Amino acid sequence: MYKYHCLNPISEVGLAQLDENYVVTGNADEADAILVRSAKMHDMEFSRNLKAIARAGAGVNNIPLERCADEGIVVFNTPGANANGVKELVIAGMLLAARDIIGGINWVQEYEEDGDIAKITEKKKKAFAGTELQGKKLGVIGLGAIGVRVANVAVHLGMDVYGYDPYVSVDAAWNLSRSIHHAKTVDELYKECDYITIHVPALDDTKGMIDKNAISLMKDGVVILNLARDVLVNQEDIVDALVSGKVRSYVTDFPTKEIVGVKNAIVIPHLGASTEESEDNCAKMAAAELRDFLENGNITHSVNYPDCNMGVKGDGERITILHKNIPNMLGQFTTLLAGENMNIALMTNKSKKEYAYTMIDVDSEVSADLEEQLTSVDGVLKVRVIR
Ligand SMILES: NC(=O)c1ccc[n+]([C@@H]2O[C@H](COP(=O)([O-])OP(=O)(O)OC[C@H]3O[C@@H](n4cnc5c(N)ncnc54)[C@H](O)[C@@H]3O)[C@@H](O)[C@H]2O)c1
Ligand SMILES: O=C(O)[C@H](O)COP(=O)(O)O
Repeated sequence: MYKYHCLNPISEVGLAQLDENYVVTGNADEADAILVRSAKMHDMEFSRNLKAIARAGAGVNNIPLERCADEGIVVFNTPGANANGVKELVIAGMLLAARDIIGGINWVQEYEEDGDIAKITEKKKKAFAGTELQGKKLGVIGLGAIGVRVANVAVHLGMDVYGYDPYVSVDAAWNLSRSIHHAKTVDELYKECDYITIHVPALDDTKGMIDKNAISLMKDGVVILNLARDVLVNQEDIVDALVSGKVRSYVTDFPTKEIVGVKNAIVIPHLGASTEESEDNCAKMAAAELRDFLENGNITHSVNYPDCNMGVKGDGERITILHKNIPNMLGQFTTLLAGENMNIALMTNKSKKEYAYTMIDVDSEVSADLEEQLTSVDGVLKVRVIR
């Protein structure tokens, strides 16, 4: 029986995949796994029993990834599972910036004077007129799950699309419409585009990437969209640019104390992934990742350990070892197993940066003593025997 704890509400459709072998607990300290959306986990202490964290979503900047890796906790996310939801909100954001739809609707809503509203509308509407997206240049920074979808749909809206991503994956490149211009530098994209949308993770080298220097390279009256993370855009600099009119509109999914209430800031309360479909997709993928890890030891879509798969566990026992990626680990493991006269039926080892993972199927029972000896090897972070 495995116990899981939810730090945020997680779609029931996903949780339903955790069958009778799983039970929810309100106490994170006794959980084998945690499911989370955007709850901040940096200040949390983790119990030795915790084996995995599944982020039902894309961004993992709310989770202390390295500390988890050091404590032998595998962190998963759900790549692409909410990308369509975000794509659709980006298109909505561009339309809201292109025309004063919000101002117009508010005017109608707040209209209190007596008189013929239909007639007055026809006089008043020019105050809310705007422009069209067709024919405008859109720059997409980050061509991952969301960026590719946004770029492709913008082509269908008749926009001239520029994409920038120095680390673009082969899959993403295959999925990208051939009519998208490849911006070789981000500065080229800044100079060309009428609309700029960011779809990169919050990392040390992306935080604050849209600052006064970047904005100074952009066209006057540019529209910037940020449905990725608040920290990617320097908040003081974007407020200054909105006040001066250099930036015509800033559409963001992240309210901050600096941006709320600023004229021409369209601030959405983090709704990108808040659709039934995205919530279900993320929860289903997260639950499937957790089950495969807890029951078979397989790792898929981890952000702090290598992906590694040895298929469904058979009748025998499976030893899984999370460890540092340093020399002679496998030699030490196999020597310990040989010392117990154990036969290895199947073995695999994968590494990712400083961390590695070894899975070993054995033909006989793993003793508590062997488990203890494996745990004591210098560089081993967690040993688990799946029986
Ligand atoms: N508003 C929301 O509700 C919502 C929902 C999902 C994701 N997000 C945010 O959007 C981000 C992107 O999501 P995704 O699913 O597309 O992720 P993804 O991992 O599929 O794509 C990210 C892309 O950014 C690229 N990249 C990294 N550093 C870059 C840089 N310096 N310059 C240009 N490109 C760079 C990567 O190569 C990758 O292709 C997430 O990390 C998350 O922060 C927000
Ligand atoms: O990174 C993500 O997936 C999004 O920001 C969605 O976050 P949420 O699951 O809290 O809506």
